[in-house]
Amino acid sequence: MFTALPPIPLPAQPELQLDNASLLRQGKRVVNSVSLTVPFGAHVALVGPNGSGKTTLLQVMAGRLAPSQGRVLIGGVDLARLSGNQRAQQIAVVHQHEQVHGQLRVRDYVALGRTPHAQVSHDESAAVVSRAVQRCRLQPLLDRPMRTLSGGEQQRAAIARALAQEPRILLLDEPTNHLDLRTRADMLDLLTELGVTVIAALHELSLVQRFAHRVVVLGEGRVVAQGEPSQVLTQELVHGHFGMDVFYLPLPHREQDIAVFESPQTAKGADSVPRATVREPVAETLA
Ligand SMILES: Nc1ncnc2c1ncn2[C@@H]1O[C@H](COP(=O)(O)OP(=O)(O)OP(=O)(O)O)[C@@H](O)[C@H]1O
Repeated sequence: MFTALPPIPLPAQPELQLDNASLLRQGKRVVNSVSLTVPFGAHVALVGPNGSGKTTLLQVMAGRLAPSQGRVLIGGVDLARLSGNQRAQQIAVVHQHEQVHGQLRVRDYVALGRTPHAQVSHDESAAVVSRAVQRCRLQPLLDRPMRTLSGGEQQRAAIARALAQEPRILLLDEPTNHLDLRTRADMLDLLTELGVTVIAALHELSLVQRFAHRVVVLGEGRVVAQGEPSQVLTQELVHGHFGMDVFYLPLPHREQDIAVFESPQTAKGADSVPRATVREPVAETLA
């Protein structure tokens, strides 16, 4: 008779670690010798040009793609040793293109996040789902089939489903896609208030500072630089890696200068803007 193995004990606040992880796809190293340690509760932005490996690296972190070399560890345990259910109790993923479960009503879609927690009482699970729904402001949409939602509404539903999963580590691929400006700001604030590890691939560099303690810059599957956003997103790095210029501007109500990104042509006239400053701290560049 088949007996399920007992879950492997993990710390309540697990660290996520990539130990020299690589992934080959059709002979190409799309994740290349990545080593990262993400302490519990950190907010990390993954940035890089199109095709630099953000989505693939998230999939490797989630255990959906096994590294061809190296390891992914959660709380010191190799992700490959965890059952699918135990992994899903630890890690939730919001994909860039979530599969739309057309006929499913929003309430049932969000409740799918409880699947790995079948042992929890119905009432407790219902309370978790209800909190996720409220946080993502989905109450008016609960009885709507998923296929009738706008792109931004679907994105909010996908994030609510991931919150209902109560993960220790939340991985998001372009979570602000389709969101209007206000919803985007609210969503980033929500993600930073969850009290769990959040790792998000972001295209919009201007959102990095708002969201992340730490930014990891990818280029051709490698970590090009990582560290505190204002230290890493220097003029030299942004220009060299993204072909853009960065200006740090003071805002009266913010302690930190905010980063504004311009294409080099647009930025030509910026010398005449008196408050604009170009900071050039040295990036913490990894080999
Ligand atoms: N299934 C696959 N088979 C072969 N190559 C793939 C596959 N999926 C992705 N790739 C390649 O891996 C590289 C990294 O792709 P990935 O989607 O991870 O990049 P990304 O940084 O997320 O890109 P984007 O910003 O465009 O979303 C790209 O060169 C891509 O063409």
